[in-house]
Amino acid sequence: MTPALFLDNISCTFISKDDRSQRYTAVADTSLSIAPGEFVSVVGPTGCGKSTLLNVGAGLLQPSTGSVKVFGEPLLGINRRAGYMFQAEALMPWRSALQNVIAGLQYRETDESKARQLGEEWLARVGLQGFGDRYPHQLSGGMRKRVALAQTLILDPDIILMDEPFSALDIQTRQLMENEVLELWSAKRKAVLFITHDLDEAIAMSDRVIVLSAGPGTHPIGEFVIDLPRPRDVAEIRSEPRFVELHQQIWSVLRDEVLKGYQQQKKAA
Ligand SMILES: Nc1ncnc2c1ncn2[C@@H]1O[C@H](COP(=O)(O)OP(=O)(O)OP(=O)(O)O)[C@@H](O)[C@H]1O
Repeated sequence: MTPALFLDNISCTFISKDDRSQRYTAVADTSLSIAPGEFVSVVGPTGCGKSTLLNVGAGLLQPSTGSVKVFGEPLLGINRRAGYMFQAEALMPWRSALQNVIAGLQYRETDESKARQLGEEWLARVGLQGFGDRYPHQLSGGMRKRVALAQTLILDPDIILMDEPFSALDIQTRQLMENEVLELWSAKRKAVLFITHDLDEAIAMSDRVIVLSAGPGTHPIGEFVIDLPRPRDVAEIRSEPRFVELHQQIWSVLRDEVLKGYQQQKKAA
């Protein structure tokens, strides 16, 4: 089957802003393939290059070497078949929740009343019926994430790219959101690339977990199929024996890299 997203032998080298003779290879010789409908998480130590890979998949960053294919077509420029959700707040503070949700439709010049109707439907789907008139500062962190989720999914992207979308949330809200994402995903089965440093979250949500090495020259060092049954409740599944077993297996690969990453950050500080 043609992958929804295929990163083919990617390397990313950055030139230091302060000293242009200095180069840093964040990602080296990395290939990553996500099938249509597959939920893939990438885990790795802090600063290893997870976001760099996601940005390459989004077409926001051109790799130094290697290529990207989207449903078999070479990616040139922005990946128009992908929707993104990032760690940072991406809502426009001057727009109401509804106006935020439909922003992408407006850029696509969708008829205004159709856009509003779809926006209301999506607000209801993410549990925010009746909150369309509120502005981002009048919503809780979890609610703002729901608006961002609706804003991404309303465009019905074939690929969803998520970069630690829930890391700023408290654990209960986070688990609720994770379950909501799984529910929405299972209804539509889009390809998902999910970046996280939280191994529990990665296992609970995914079909496959890819472990990256510490940088420089980050590359995959392990790949695990998550054969847990669906539908899943992310809180409950953590106590399943198979979950615990998978966690041990993946952690045994990830642990040393996390320690290396931590040492490097200490040196850099
Ligand atoms: N535009 C850039 N210019 C120079 N260096 C960069 C650039 N983007 C990323 N880097 C470096 O590449 C490395 C990987 O960064 P990246 O943000 O991809 O890591 P990450 O795994 O997502 O980090 P975290 O877990 O902290 O979110 C880091 O050392 C970072 O400083």
